[in-house]
Amino acid sequence: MVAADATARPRPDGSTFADLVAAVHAAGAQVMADVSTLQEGREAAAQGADLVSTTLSGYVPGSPRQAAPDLRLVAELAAAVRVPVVAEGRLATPAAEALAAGASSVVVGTAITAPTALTKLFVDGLAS
Ligand SMILES: CC(=O)N[C@H](C=O)[C@@H](O)[C@H](O)[C@H](O)COP(=O)(O)O
Repeated sequence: MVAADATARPRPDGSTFADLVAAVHAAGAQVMADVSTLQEGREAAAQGADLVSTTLSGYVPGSPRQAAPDLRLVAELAAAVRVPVVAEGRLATPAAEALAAGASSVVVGTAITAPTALTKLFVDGLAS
């Protein structure tokens, strides 16, 4: 599976997300669309994405920075697209809420892979 930026931002080589989907499918793999908005998710699914993920919510222009997972976007996507929705970004607890919001699966990164982030969590906890 190939995860790819499916935001509205222009691509450096001028290609489209649909071009990328066609190339990945031609190679026999699936595409997970990394999106930041409901509209991007809709368009990515319409262009053939096999999964849609909330990966870029909070990280691109027009998508405000957030402290918590974007469960609202998860729910909106789950209601709007027919492909599986992946909850990704800032997941730091067991994923029940994301699954309840409609995610088919979750991606957990920083919370289990970044020792400095884990250490900060404990340090902040001691301070409060
Ligand atoms: C925005 C971006 O480029 N996110 C990247 C996605 O490929 C990764 O750096 C994140 O770690 C991943 O999305 C998981 O998120 P979190 O680390 O918050 O659990």
